[in-house]
Amino acid sequence: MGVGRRMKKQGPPPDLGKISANKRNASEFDDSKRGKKRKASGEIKPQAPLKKGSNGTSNSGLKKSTKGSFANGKPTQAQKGRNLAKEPIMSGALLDESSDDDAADLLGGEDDEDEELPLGVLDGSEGSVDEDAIDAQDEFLESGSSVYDSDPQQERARFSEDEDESDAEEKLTAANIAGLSRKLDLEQEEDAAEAQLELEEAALQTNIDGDRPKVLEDEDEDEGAASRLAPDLQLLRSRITDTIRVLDDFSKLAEEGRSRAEYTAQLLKDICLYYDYSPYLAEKLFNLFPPREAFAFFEANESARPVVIRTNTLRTHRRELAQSLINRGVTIEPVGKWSKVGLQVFESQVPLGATPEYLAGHYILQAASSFLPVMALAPQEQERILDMAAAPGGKTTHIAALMKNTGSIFANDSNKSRAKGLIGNIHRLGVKNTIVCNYDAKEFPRVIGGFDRVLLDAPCSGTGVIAKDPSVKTNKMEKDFMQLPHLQKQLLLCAIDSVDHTSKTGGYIVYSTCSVTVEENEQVVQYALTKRPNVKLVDTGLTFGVDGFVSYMGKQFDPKMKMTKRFYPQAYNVDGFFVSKFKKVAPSPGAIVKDGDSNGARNREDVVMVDRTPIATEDEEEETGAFGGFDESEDEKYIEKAKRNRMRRKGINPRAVNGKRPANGQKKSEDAAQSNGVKVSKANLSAGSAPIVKAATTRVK
Ligand SMILES: C[S@@+](CC[C@H](N)C(=O)[O-])C[C@H]1O[C@@H](n2cnc3c(N)ncnc32)[C@H](O)[C@@H]1O
Repeated sequence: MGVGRRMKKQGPPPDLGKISANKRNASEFDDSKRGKKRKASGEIKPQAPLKKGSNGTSNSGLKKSTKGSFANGKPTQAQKGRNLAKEPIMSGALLDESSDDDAADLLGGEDDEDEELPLGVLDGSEGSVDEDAIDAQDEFLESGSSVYDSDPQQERARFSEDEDESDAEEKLTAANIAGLSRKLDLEQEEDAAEAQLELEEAALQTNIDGDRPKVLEDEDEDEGAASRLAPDLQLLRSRITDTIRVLDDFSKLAEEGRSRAEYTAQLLKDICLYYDYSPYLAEKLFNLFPPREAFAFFEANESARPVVIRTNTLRTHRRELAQSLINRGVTIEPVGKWSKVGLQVFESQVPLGATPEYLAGHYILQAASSFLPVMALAPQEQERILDMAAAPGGKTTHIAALMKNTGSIFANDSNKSRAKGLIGNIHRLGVKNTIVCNYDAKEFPRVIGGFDRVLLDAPCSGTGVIAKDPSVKTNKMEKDFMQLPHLQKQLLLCAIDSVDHTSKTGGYIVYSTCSVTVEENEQVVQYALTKRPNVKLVDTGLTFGVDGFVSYMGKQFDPKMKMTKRFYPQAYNVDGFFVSKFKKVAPSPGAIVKDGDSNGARNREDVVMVDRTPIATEDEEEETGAFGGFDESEDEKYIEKAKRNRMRRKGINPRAVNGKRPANGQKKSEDAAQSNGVKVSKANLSAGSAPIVKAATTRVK
């Protein structure tokens, strides 16, 4: 069982005053002081607080990082799926850094023969629950922590912050937490002893002032010959750390006559080789941080984030859920003070994707960082919300829970098969206020507008979730960082235009991505600010995260860009994420002309979509299998019939028009809405009234 990132708490670092005495201090983690023993050990350890770098681009907020020693082997992909984080680390500790098989076990796969049931490194692909339980675990993570308060009193306090506790409940939780705490204490002691040993070793072979490591090749060295050999990964790693040390203290440690650029080029080359990144992406990501923090970022991408579940408060309370799972042999604790619904799973004797509680919709497996955009959105009861890119619905269902199933949510996704997963999650979690639709989100607000709040959790390159999907390292090309931002910009404008600026309770847009690149984040936000002067950036309300870039590599952004928030795996042990929040203060003039209506659609009868197709009774639904699938040919019949009925109601003879497409955009939207089974009644869109829709009456084609 290892001290890995899965054990490390997520979110803001703990108050230093509360960290127990055996926590390490910053100097203990300095790479430059690491001894040979660690290099040979094959261990991965929690990282240290990193120094803020000097390249002028740092906005890291990095408080702690992994110690980052790797084994003699190459990490992750190069080991054919064998993550270095999964190497055995310590005996007697709580968690084993597990293999992907272990992950599958957590989700309901075959039992692991290993007695020490490890946490899973779970595939984080966001997919359906009912059809494919694995996909439905939309985000799986791993972590570890040595910077971790094991005081049981505190653990109880965390549980009790938002929930009443009875004596019995307290005992249950305390028993779980006490066990966990003992293990963590033990682990911390071992860790501290080891760190001490390391310090002593480091002191022996310390870098004397003026000791300039030789990292750059001499000009006459045969570089070609070296590159033809398989890289010695241990040497590579030690050269990476040496180069970072030089870049940290360039005037003292650089070789005479060598430039910073030469060292940086060498470092990037080594990073590509060691971690298997394309040079293009490695450089893009490297440039986001000072060198030492960039290293921590690349390291953090080699181990999964912690497994986290979100309590579905439509069905249960966190305390009750925790107790049920504890009774099943799951070791869990609240994810951190920043969330009232998250539980971090440390160990499980049962597959988390197949427990009775899971099947009953008491929780969803969801990465901690995915809570953040919804927390920023802060949906209110009775509001109308649009979730523009919603599948598989982790955030939609969270929104529904915060709204206590009141008001209405339009959950849209352009990918039909992913939308199936969304429907599955909506059903399992007991969401009743949501309409699922299947449009290209660029169609909004023509489809429907006038929302109190819109969430755009945009399709992105996934550079924040490389730990989950290492293929990003090599498959994201320059063109992706042009095409994706282009789409994101279009979608964000549509999101803005879909909001009712006169909303009494809202008028907000949240734009988020699980990418850390500036192109997909600050640049998209800046574009929206320029094109839509009727919005302004507002505080996300999130209590942690690093401020967005106000300037980056010569580009200047709106000073309010610092209100946007970045989340990094190396800083908070969460997936890389970006969250921004806008308030719409005036209508979108251009959009009104262009789209017919983009604001306050609730008050404009002439633009609403009307579907008078009788809403099927539950029996009828059963007969027609209204929720059963996506049978195109079957749907076609109903769509055609509905079209004819609609025309007749308007006094048009359907045979006369005989399939001619209506000319105006509104009509087109109406048809589109209807063909996708979205049921929205006219009354639903009148001021203040909530649509009378049932999830069970909606259908995604
Ligand atoms: C980051 S995922 C959304 C995750 C989701 N918000 C959740 O929490 O479960 C992005 C989604 O955008 C969808 N998407 C991509 N392009 C789209 C478009 N033009 N319109 C609507 N959805 C789109 C993808 O199918 C994908 O499901």
